[in-house]
Amino acid sequence: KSVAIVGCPFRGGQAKLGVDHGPIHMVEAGLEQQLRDLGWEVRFDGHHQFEQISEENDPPIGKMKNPRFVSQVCKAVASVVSDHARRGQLPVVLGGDHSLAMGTIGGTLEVYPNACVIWVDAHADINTPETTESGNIHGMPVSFLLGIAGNEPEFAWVKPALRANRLVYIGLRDVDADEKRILRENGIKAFSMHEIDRHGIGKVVELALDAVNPNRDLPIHLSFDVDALDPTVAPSTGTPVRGGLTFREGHYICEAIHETGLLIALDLMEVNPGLADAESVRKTVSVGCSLVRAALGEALL
Ligand SMILES: N[C@](CCCC[B-](O)(O)O)(CCN1CCC(O)CC1)C(=O)O
Ligand SMILES: [Mn+2]
Ligand SMILES: [Mn+2]
Ligand SMILES: [Mn+2]
Repeated sequence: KSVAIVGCPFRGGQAKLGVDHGPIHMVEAGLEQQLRDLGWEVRFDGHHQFEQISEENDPPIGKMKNPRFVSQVCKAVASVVSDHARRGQLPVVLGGDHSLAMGTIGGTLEVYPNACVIWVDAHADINTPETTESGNIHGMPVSFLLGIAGNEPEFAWVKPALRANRLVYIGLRDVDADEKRILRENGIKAFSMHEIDRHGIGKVVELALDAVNPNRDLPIHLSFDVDALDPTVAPSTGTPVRGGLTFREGHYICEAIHETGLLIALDLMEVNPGLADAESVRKTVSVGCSLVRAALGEALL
């Protein structure tokens, strides 16, 4: 039972400074030892600096901002993640913005082609280069993974390896009009905050697993954007949206996924320590570490 912590100090998928410092704050909060205390063997090869990838001369492609930077970093992340997965290690990717999921999920699907993805987020991150309003690629990774992003030569390396019936969302509450259309057109299962209020988080997680993992026999990649949590719970993040998950609801999702025994990869994304006062940053980082521990087996009793 070994975990590989993959620190990805990357902010190219969006415009706010600081999200590239997320990984260092999580590691400095003691995540490595916390996971060892849970009985995991933990590998941490240091934060990936992507030093060989330049940010220079990277003009927009269409509306996409920093396209070459994002593409090359995600490609590097995909190979790091697939290498760890191939060795039977569980990659715990610390972001960094959510565009990195093109790399993390791309990497796990290479090793576990039948994996399902549970995407916990206030946002669907399924804009295409055409439908995006912001041009921020952290709002687009899912369209690339599904192969519905159109033909973008720079991203030709992203295999359309994710099937729509292997993806499910929990926590949605800020979905763009075009994204709503894309979700409907592709029949993608999504449990918004409305469903969570109606059914309760326990039932929603069951329904989500029923949708993508009916026999509970498929590997699970959990991609957790901390902005799924209510901003009072995780304030230090780039795109906060009111009316989010309580700490308990976020933590329960992670506990329940651990209980399946099927988790093969975890992303903890969009912690931005540069956006709030020290106490709010500490709180956000601490919540992030707690979610990782829960997904890796920390039990309350
Ligand atoms: N859908 C958004 C947000 C993406 C968030 C990415 B994350 O990884 O954090 O989940 C939002 C675009 N939206 C456009 C209209 C505006 O009024 C509000 C923002 C976009 O930029 O595409
Ligand atoms: Mn910092
Ligand atoms: Mn996201
Ligand atoms: Mn989000």
